[in-house]
Amino acid sequence: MDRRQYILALDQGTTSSRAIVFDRSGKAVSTVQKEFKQHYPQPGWVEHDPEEIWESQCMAAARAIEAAGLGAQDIAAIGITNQRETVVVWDKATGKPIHPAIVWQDRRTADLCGRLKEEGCSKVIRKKTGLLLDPYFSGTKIHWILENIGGIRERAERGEVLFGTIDSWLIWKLTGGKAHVTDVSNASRTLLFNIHSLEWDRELLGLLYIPEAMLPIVKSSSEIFGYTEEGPLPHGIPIAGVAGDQQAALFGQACFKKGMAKNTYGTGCFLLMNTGALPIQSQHKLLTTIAWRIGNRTEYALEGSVFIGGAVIQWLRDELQIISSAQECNELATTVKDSNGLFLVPAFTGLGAPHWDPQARGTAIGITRGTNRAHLCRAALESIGFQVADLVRAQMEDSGLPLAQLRVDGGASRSDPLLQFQADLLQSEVVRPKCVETTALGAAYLAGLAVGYWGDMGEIYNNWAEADHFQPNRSAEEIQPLLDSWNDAVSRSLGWKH
Ligand SMILES: Nc1ncnc2c1ncn2[C@@H]1O[C@H](COP(=O)(O)OP(=O)(O)O)[C@@H](O)[C@H]1O
Ligand SMILES: O=P(O)(O)OC[C@H](O)CO
Repeated sequence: MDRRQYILALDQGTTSSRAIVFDRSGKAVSTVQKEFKQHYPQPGWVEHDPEEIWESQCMAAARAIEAAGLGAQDIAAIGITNQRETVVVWDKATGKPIHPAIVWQDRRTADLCGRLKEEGCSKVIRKKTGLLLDPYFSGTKIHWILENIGGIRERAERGEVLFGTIDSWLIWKLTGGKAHVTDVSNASRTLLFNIHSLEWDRELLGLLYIPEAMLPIVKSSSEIFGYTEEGPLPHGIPIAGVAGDQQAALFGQACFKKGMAKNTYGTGCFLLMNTGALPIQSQHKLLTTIAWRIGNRTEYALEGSVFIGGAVIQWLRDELQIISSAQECNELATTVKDSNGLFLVPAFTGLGAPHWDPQARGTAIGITRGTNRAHLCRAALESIGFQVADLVRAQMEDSGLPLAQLRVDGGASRSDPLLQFQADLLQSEVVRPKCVETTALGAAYLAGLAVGYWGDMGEIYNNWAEADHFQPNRSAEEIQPLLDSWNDAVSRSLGWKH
């Protein structure tokens, strides 16, 4: 066993870079977070500066080690987890990005996706990648860069220009340009990776006209990816675990058995269910994705995403200005016994799974003269619960696996009224763990397993501990009319923006 006492997790998210030092019990010893700038150069476009991502991540990492009072000799390994699908393309010789990172939220390739759909490409993409033809994923974003930056395609064909998701970019920088690698979970979000054969797929590369020479080597999620070079971090620390942030959260929640699921209530919501060694094809437009690969075992997950989750609370705060904090929303919501017949569908940017309707728009229905801001707060919280319940139902139908318990994390999982409503809707237990930094913890676990810091997944499973749980306290008969009204409200929001 490695005598070094800590694991450093780098959690590179959409709005901030975080670094957390964990000890063997899975406890966070120090946490440092650094926000960075979002760029919106055109409507529907979202970009990040890859150098700013790198610098913010380095600063967070160095400070987290310092805050824990540690040195390089104390860190057994580094785990990396990241916002997924976001595309960085850089020059191999200089290490400089040749374009800002195109973020997963960016919709600039909607027309290209539409054309590919018309050409009948959806089926092969779904079969090989488990994904849908949507601008969300990396492939069409890489294509856009190759088409729009002069001379880049030829250079990419010669391997002089490299592509990576954020994990690859950070590893490239941390290893001083020695490793151009990614893990299977990140690769599975690109539209280019065959999730069955675990290889970049020549047919898909052909469809999107992307040269293989620019792609990283794909590794498992828990093995040595490279060693740090002297720089912002000291020389020689192994980078030993990598996973996309939602898969890492599934791992950090110790959802290791088939049928176990977690939901992250952040800006959006991401529900992932472990389906074991079986990649299940969804009948409800959920995504089939690689959860992780450890040794020679690949595990898969069914994933559903909601675009507006906790963000609906931000909207009440920042746009409507009817609350001054998220906590106030919870307080107001508990002053009323229900939403008084008000249903809010927060389809502000369209609806994700299971609808995937970019034309859907927000709807509030059931407003009467008696509707007040407490009802609106309650309806907003409930809208998060309803959307997640839709995903859970789809997941259960696709997998044939009942949900015994939902493990939760993310900012909005702090809301007790939301979690109670969720348990009522699902008619199953909802559990908040002691460590809510599950994303970073998952990456730490993957790295720690690779270097023998943790013996096996059983040890990790036993580390997971519950802080609070919520049992259904309303019957299925009481809940059904609410679900019916919700479905009715959703149907009125679909296809609104013709
Ligand atoms: N006490 C709370 N009750 C309800 N929602 C909350 C609470 N605290 C934070 N949130 C919501 O959580 C979201 C942020 O969660 P976080 O996990 O940090 O998101 P992300 O990783 O997507 O940036 C915000 O949208 C915010 O409205
Ligand atoms: O950075 P987050 O937590 O918003 O997660 C983003 C997801 O990985 C996008 O697929």
